[in-house]
Amino acid sequence: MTVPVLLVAGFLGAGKTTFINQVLHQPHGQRIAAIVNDFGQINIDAALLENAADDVIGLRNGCICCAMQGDLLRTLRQVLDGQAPDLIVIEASGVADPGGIVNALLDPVLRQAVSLDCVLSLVDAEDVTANPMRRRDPLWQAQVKAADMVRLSRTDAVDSASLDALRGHLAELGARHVLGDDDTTLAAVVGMAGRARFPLPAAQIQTSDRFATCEWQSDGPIGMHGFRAAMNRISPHVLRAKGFVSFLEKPGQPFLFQLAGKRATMTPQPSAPKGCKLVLIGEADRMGEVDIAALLDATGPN
Ligand SMILES: Nc1nc2c(ncn2[C@@H]2O[C@H](COP(=O)(O)OP(=O)(O)OP(=O)(O)O)[C@@H](O)[C@H]2O)c(=O)[nH]1
Repeated sequence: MTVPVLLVAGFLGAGKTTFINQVLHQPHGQRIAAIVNDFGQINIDAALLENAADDVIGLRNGCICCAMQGDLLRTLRQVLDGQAPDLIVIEASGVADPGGIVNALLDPVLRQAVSLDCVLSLVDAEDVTANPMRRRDPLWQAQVKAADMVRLSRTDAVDSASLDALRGHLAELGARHVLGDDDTTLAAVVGMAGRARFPLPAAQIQTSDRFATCEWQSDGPIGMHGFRAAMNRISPHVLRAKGFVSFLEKPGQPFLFQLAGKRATMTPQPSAPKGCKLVLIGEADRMGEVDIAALLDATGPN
């Protein structure tokens, strides 16, 4: 028996971790291991999934579609060495071309133990509607084309005509099954279990020079007003930011900060580590236009 693998892909901030969390919280009765790849040095996603899966392994500081294929294979072997799970969920980083991961999973030895059953790509309906350029992005297109299923996120922020147009565009790119964001059943996603996949076309998108990350940490809390001001300056230059923040004004109440597209959210996260840990990801040239670290360093008390 081979262990089925669900590969979850999609652009930066498209909703991969959110979706995996929803799936893991379904009453599925399965032993599920999650392998989570974050592009930066700090793996926020692994921390967010920690309590939901039986085994969560973070792969950080590189992308498993290219530079870290070897690490992925080693990690899979490690997962299989213990009590084999019923399902392995791999969360690709937002800059990953799923084609590279699929090719890695075709490793002749590994294929005897795991079978890639489904590539699910998340598409942020709000982002793609607000940024028509996204549809022309070869990386975004590769993420859609590689998918057995596409799942839309943030459909509530988009009118029905735009949603229809997006679905039409996805169909033109060859997306066969497009789920809305109301369907989160594990069965719908892994219903393809046991289906052998064929290699994707070898062409892979090289993203290593295109994107950059900035990691910023502080041992103690920062000023809320200063943080808001810094993020207002920084946000036009990044595609994604996430992490844990603590504020002088809210002692003992850490937050999870998320910036994806135009939306920034702050939610209480009692289990967050002390101080602040932030990861910011963006197009390398746009990010270079601001001194992100200096702006965040200046987030002193009001
Ligand atoms: N309103 C709304 N928010 C969503 C939805 N899906 C995700 N989000 C929010 O969007 C932000 C990014 O979601 P994640 O699940 O972390 O996205 P991701 O694809 O894992 O991000 P990266 O791994 O950093 O590329 C978070 O603040 C989520 O709460 C959705 O369907 N609706």
